[in-house]
Amino acid sequence: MTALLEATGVSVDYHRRGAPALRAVDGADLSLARGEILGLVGESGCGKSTLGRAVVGLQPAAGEIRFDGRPVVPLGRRRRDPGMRGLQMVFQDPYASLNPRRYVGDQVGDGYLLGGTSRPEALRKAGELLERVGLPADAARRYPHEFSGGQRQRIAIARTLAAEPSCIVADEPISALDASAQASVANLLVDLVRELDMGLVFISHDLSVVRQIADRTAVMYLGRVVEVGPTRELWSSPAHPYTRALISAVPRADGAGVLPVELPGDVPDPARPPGGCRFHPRCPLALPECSRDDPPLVALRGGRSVACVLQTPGEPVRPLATRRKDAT
Ligand SMILES: Nc1ncnc2c1ncn2[C@@H]1O[C@H](COP(=O)(O)OP(=O)(O)OP(=O)(O)O)[C@@H](O)[C@H]1O
Repeated sequence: MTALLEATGVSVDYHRRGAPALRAVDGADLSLARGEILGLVGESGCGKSTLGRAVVGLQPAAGEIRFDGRPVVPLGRRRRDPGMRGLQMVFQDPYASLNPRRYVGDQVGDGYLLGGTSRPEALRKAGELLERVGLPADAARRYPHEFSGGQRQRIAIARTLAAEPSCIVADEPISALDASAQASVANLLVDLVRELDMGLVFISHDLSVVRQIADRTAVMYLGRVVEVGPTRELWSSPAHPYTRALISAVPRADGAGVLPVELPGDVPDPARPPGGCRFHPRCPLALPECSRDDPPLVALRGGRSVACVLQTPGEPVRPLATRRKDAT
C-alpha cells in the first residue's frame, strides 16, 4: 500500500541563544495510509508536537517528508505551501486559532474561499460543515466566545475540513477539554476519518484514548520513534521496554492491570542525550552493548517495527522478560 504521508529520517534542531542546539526530533520515521489513524505517544518533551509540525510543513526539518507522493517543503513557522491544502493540522487550543471578532461561519468559510468558491456558496457550505461537526444551525452567526471548549474544537475541526483535507495531524486535540467533551470530540474525529477516508495522526499523551481509537501506534522517546505497530498487538506484546513501561502506567478497564514497570530517573535532557540506546540508563533490560550501540528502527514480523537489540529483524516479537537476568 502506498503511504498517504511518509516521513523518513526526520530531524529538527532548535537553536537557542547562549545554549547548544537542541535536537528535538532525531531521525524519526512515520508512515500513514489513507483511512488510517496513527496514534503518536510518548512522555512530555519527547518531540511529538515538533514531529507533527514538521510533517505538515510548519517546522523546518531535515530528512524526507512526502504527502501523496509529493515532497512537503516548509516555508516557515506560519506559512505553508498552498499546494498542501490536503494536509492540515488541528491544534490543542482552538481558541488561539479563532478570531474572536469574526462570525464563526465566516471563519469556517475562509477555507472554501481559498479554494476559489464564491462567498455565498462558501457560507452555505460552512453552515453544512458546522452541522456536520455537531453544532447547532445558528452557530455560523455567533462568535467563538459564545461556545464551550469542546464546541470551539468542533469549530476548528470544521474550519480544517473546509480545506477538504485527505490527511489531518491533530496535536493533543482533546487534552484541553473536559472529560465528556474529550470523548465526543475523539469520536467525531474517528467518524470523519472513516466517512471521508482521510488519514489521521493523533498526537496524545493519553494512551487510553490512543488505545481506543488508533489503528496503529507509534511510540517516541527522546526525539526518536522507538516502536510502531498495530495498536492491539503493541499493547498486548510490547517489543520495546519503554513501550512496556509506558503502557504499564495506564490503568486497565478490567482492573487486571499490567505489572507496573518502575523506570529509574527522569527523561534525560534532550540537549544531552545519552550515548548508545537513548533509553539504556532507564531500561530494566539493558545489556552491556546498549550503552555503546544505538539501535535503528527495524521491521519485525506482523507490521511491527522497533529500535531495540532484544528483538531480531524479520522475526515475530520476542516477549520481553520481566527482569534483566531473564533477558538472555
Ligand atoms: N521553540 C522551541 N525552542 C526551543 N526548544 C523547543 C521549542 N519547542 C519545543 N522545544 C523543546 O523540544 C523538545 C520537544 O518538544 P515537543 O513540544 O515537540 O515535545 P512533546 O512530546 O510534544 O511534548 P508535550 O507533550 O509537552 O507538548 C522539548 O525538550 C522542548 O522543550
